[in-house]
Amino acid sequence: MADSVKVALLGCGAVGSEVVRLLHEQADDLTARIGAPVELVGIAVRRAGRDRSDLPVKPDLFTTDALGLVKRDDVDVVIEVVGGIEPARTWLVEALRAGKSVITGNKALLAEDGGSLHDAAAEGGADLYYEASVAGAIPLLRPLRESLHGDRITQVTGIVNGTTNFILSAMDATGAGFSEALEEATALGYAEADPTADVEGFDAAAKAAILASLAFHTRVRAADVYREGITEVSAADVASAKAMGCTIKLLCIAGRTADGGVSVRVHPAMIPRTHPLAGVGEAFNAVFVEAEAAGQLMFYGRGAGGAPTASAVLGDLVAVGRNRLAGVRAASESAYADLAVHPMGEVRTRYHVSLDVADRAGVLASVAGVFASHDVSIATVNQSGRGAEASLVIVTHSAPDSALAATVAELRQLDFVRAVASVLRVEF
Ligand SMILES: NC(=O)C1=CN([C@@H]2O[C@H](COP(=O)(O)OP(=O)(O)OC[C@H]3O[C@@H](n4cnc5c(N)ncnc54)[C@H](O)[C@@H]3O)[C@@H](O)[C@H]2O)C=CC1
Ligand SMILES: N[C@@H](CC=O)C(=O)O
Ligand code: NA
Repeated sequence: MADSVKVALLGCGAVGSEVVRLLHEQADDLTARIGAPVELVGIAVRRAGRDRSDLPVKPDLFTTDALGLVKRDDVDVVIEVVGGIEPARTWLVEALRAGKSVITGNKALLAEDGGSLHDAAAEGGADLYYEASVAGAIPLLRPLRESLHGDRITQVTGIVNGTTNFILSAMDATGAGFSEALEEATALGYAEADPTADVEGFDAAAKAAILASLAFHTRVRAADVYREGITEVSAADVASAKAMGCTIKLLCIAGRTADGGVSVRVHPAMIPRTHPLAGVGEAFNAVFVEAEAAGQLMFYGRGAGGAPTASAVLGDLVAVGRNRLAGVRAASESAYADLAVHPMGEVRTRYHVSLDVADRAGVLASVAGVFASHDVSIATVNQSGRGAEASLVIVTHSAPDSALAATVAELRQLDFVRAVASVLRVEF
């Protein structure tokens, strides 16, 4: 039997504690699968002295000096499940340059500056694996970076944030309030340390950047991704979606454009209840990948939570451990295509626009005229009266996002438009 694979674990929260538990419970199988035992040589935590007696490890493994642990000569592999940009980037660049393989679930860092990590991995001849960073337990990045490398991916669409899916599902199913559902998602270990990252769409945008980078062989960063969260989605929007036979989901949509570029976006959208993504409830994730030869593939499973995410980390550990024993490393980053990422204004989609207007003659015609002046074609209009006021719900045909934005800006200026109650994109 070969020498053990020595692992440093950075972070022991929702995911890290499950990594520790699984390493202990599955020690024999991991040894057989890798061909050498895995030895946990240190665990970096933020606070010393906390009672961690429930974890199956000796207390002397814990340290508050993560950088010191990463630099130790006896460390082969670093697992980072702390999150955030710094100091995680410093630790991981240090490890990779020194030839230590890295496994991370840190999508924020990968989407902000994955280039530095890939460069450091190439410099140090080390592996960089991050299956946990997108869609938790679902094997998605390995299929994109290996299985589908012989094909041409055209589109990646899906639900990649468990917390917001949990909240939207609860709002749709039980009429639960936003804050109450967020509290529950946090208690279940789904939410980020700062749940703003989830509800404002930053987490999904980071994942969209990682997916697009792999799918299109192009470095796509979080800043390239159009992002809207779910904080503006109201109970009225959910009811309006229901009335149309739809539900609201936070979608990630990355696709090739007609001129050879790509567009990458994250925003809430109404989707028909008959679409497979509509049935994805709770903290589950689902991603469709469309490739020219393969056709449509669907990946579904637990996208958040300590144990599911730890499963992805351990899968990466087996791959990294095997590579080390064989003296090889995984293929390096593939970013040769370097495609242009287009702004949201150029993306075409359909819209659901809800207006509160004065209920008087000529209002409907004037509203329709504003849409027409921006070349946004109306598919349906529904009006319901409320005394002197009325609610107008307009669904458009496909139009560029910039045209819809200009339409809404003009509508807001009209004296008979009391409020633009909501603007939601409609997909599928
Ligand atoms: N919870 C989930 O469902 C998933 C989480 N992830 C990612 O995994 C990472 C960890 O997530 P969670 O475990 O949920 O977060 P968490 O907040 O439960 O755990 C992070 C731990 O890191 C510790 N920490 C903070 N600064 C530290 C430092 N300087 N040195 C050592 N430890 C430090 C914190 O005290 C905390 O215990 C994040 O990057 C997150 O985005 C990825 C997929 C799913
Ligand atoms: N906060 C994230 C955790 C997994 O990536 C989510 O809710 O999906
Ligand atoms: Na995954």
